[in-house]
Amino acid sequence: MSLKKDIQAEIIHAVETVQQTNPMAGSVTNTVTINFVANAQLAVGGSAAMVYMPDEAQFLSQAGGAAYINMGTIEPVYEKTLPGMAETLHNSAKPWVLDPVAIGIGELRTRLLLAFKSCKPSIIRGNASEIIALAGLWGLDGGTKTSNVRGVDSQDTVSAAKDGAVALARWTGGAVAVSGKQDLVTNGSVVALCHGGSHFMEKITGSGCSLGGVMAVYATAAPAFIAALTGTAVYNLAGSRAAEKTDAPASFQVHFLDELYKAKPRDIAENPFDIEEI
Ligand SMILES: Nc1ncnc2c1ncn2[C@@H]1O[C@H](COP(=O)(O)OP(=O)(O)O)[C@@H](O)[C@H]1O
Ligand SMILES: Cc1ncsc1CCOP(=O)(O)O
Ligand SMILES: [Mg+2]
Repeated sequence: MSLKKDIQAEIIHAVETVQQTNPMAGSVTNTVTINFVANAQLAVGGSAAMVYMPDEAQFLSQAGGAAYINMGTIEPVYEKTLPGMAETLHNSAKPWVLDPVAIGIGELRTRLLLAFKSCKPSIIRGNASEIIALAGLWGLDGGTKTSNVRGVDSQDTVSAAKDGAVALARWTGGAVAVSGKQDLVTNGSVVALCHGGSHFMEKITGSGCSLGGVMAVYATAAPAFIAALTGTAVYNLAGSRAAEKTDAPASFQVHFLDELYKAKPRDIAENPFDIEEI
């Protein structure tokens, strides 16, 4: 079988396993989009739980099949919650997803993101500006500490983040997913370019955050690269289908959740992507 066919078979397996087993992936995530993250995790067949406190994060790290840390809005308590959570996940070889939202804003977020370097997130998911900035913060090739980060929305192209994404994946030994009009997913030796989605995904808040939460759900059932690809594929498929049903963002969000729920394993695996071995 070709590499692409192998990957598609693994995507189908990941989707079916999640739909059949309702796995839990706990999250510490931002207060802007927390509800959408949970709804997206439920729509693909997972179980969601969101916490803030250190002992709660430790509990979820052990109870879940994977976990999600999203840095969008941080609280002083996160200084205690997040390093311990990331260490527990790393030390117990539990898959975890990092979304470095708003990297570059404030001293605490920078310090926390630096501390995650040694905890090697299984999947790093971000838009192009965030991936370039994280590679820079961690001193890896392809990043720059002065990427074009302005807030939470990307100011860079996905192709500009390719070197940083590959360097991050080689550092962690996991996968990196860069979102945008096309999405780039890499494990450091294979780069997938994934197509689909809709411009409306830029007009609703939380499409990126919820994608990270969904990748954590798939990471309970598949290796990091497959989990990242599966999340990316179901988002591109559901986004394209939802956009056929509406011409405005609020109803797009509703249709999008419905299409996440309705997406079939084979259709997700067959959503278009190109593979490059590097
Ligand atoms: N212009 C676009 N066309 C199609 N899909 C898009 C577009 N912009 C973003 N997406 C999709 O929206 C989701 C979130 O990506 P993005 O908006 O880059 O993340 P973030 O919200 O973190 O900035 C991904 O599934 C991505 O494929
Ligand atoms: C607007 C905003 N501000 C802090 S976190 C956040 C949500 C970002 O969501 P996403 O990265 O999925 O667009
Ligand atoms: Mg984001």
